Amino acid sequence: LFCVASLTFAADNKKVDAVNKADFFTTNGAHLSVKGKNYYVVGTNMWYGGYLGSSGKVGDRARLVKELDNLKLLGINNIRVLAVSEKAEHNSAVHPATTNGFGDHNEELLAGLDFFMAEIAKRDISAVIYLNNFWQWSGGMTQYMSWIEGTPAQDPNVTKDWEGFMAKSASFYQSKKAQTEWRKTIKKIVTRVNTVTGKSYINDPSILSWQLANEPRAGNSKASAKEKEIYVKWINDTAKYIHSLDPNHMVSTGSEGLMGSNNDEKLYSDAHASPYINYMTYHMWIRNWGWFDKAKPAETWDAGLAKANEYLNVHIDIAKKVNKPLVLEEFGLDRDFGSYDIKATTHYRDKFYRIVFDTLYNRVKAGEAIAGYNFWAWNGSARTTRANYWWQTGDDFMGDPPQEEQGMYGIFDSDISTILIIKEYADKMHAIPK
Ligand SMILES: O=C1NC[C@H](CO)[C@@H](O)[C@@H]1O
Repeated sequence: LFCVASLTFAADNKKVDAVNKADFFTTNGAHLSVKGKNYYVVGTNMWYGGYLGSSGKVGDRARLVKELDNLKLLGINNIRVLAVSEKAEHNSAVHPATTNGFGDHNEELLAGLDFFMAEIAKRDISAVIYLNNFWQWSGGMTQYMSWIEGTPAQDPNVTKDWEGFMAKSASFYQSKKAQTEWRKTIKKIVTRVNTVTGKSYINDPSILSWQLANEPRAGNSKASAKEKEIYVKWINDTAKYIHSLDPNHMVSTGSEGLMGSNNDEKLYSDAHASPYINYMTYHMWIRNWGWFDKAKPAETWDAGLAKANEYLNVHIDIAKKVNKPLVLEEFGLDRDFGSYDIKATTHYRDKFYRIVFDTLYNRVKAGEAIAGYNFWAWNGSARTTRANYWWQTGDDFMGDPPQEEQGMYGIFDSDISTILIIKEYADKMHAIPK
C-alpha cells in the first residue's frame, strides 16, 4: 500500500511539476516577454514577503494574503522579494534570519517564501528573488565576511564609515570561502521544492528572475580597476552558475545603475554584458544621493528633478545600446520634510511618483528598452509604535527595512493620494498593447 502511495505521490509531484517552457519569462531583444507577448513590470518592493509567509510566530499569513489582494487591486504584477538573510548582531539588521551561520538555515522561515510564492501565483504576480544584500539590513555580504574573519559586522549607521563598509562588502567577491558558502545557499534556494505547492522553484513560472543581490557595487567610491574587474567577473560567474542550476529562469544583477557603478558607464555596461545576465536594472534615490534636500524642498526640487530626469532617461539609452530590457526596480521619496509620521503629507512624493511613472510610461509606450518599474516600497497595513521609528524584533515588517526609520519611504495603505497615482499608472501600463 505504501509503495503504491509513494508512486502516486511521485506521479502527482511530477504532474505538479510539469511545465510548459513557453510559460517562463524571457526576453525578446530589448523587451521582457512571456507567452509570446511583451511583459511590462508594474511592481513594488516587499523584501519581507517571505517573512510574512512563515508559519512561525514571525509570520502573518493573514496579513500577507490581504496585502497581496490589495496590491493586485492596485494593478501590481511584480514584487521584488528577499530570499535569504544572515544573522547579524548589530541593530540595523532583521531578526530572525534565514541563515544563522554557514549551512545553518531556519527552515520555518525559508518555508515562508514557499507560501509567498504560492500566493503570488494565485494572483498572477511575478517575483524577482534576490539572494544577497550589499547593505547591512539583512546581514548580507558583510555578515559573510564577519563569519569568515571572526570580527563583528560593521553597522555604518553607527560607525558612519560607509566607505569602509562598502569596501568590506565588496571584499565578499574576492573571498573563495564566502563564494563557496554562498553558492551552497544559492543551490539550496534555487533547487528548492516549494513545501506548499510541491512545485520546484526551477519549474515555477512566477519567477521573473533570480537576482544576485540587492544593490551590489564594485566597491566604495574609490573602487579600483581591479575591484571593478573582480565585480564584473563575479556577476558573470555567479549568473552562469545560477543558469547551470536553473535553465528556465532569467538572472538579473540588482544594480542601482550608474550611481551604483562609480558613475562609470563602461563598468555598468560591462556588468550587464554577460550572456548570463538577461536584463538590466537600475534604482533611483534623489534624496539619498543628495540631489534633493528634504529640508529645503522648494529650493532643491527643480535641480533634483532635472537630475532625476537625466538619470531615468540615460539608462534607457544605455539599455538600447546593450540591447537588453531595463527595469527601474527601486525609487522613492520621503514624506514632506522628511517626516516619518504616517499622518505627514506626501505632496513632493506624489509629484515625484507621477513624474517617474509618466516618464517611464511614455517610453514604454514608445516601445523603448524600458520594461517597467517597482516603487520602493509597500508598507501596507504595517504600523510602528516606536517613538524613534526604529524597527525592533517583533515589530511589524514594512517596506522600510531595519536599517532605516519605519515610515521613511514606504507607502502605507492609508496613503490614499499616492495609491491613486500608483493605480492610475498601473492601469495605463496594462493598457499598452503587448
Ligand atoms: O535597496 C535599498 N535601496 C534604497 C532603500 C532606501 O534608502 C534602502 O532601504 C534599500 O537598502
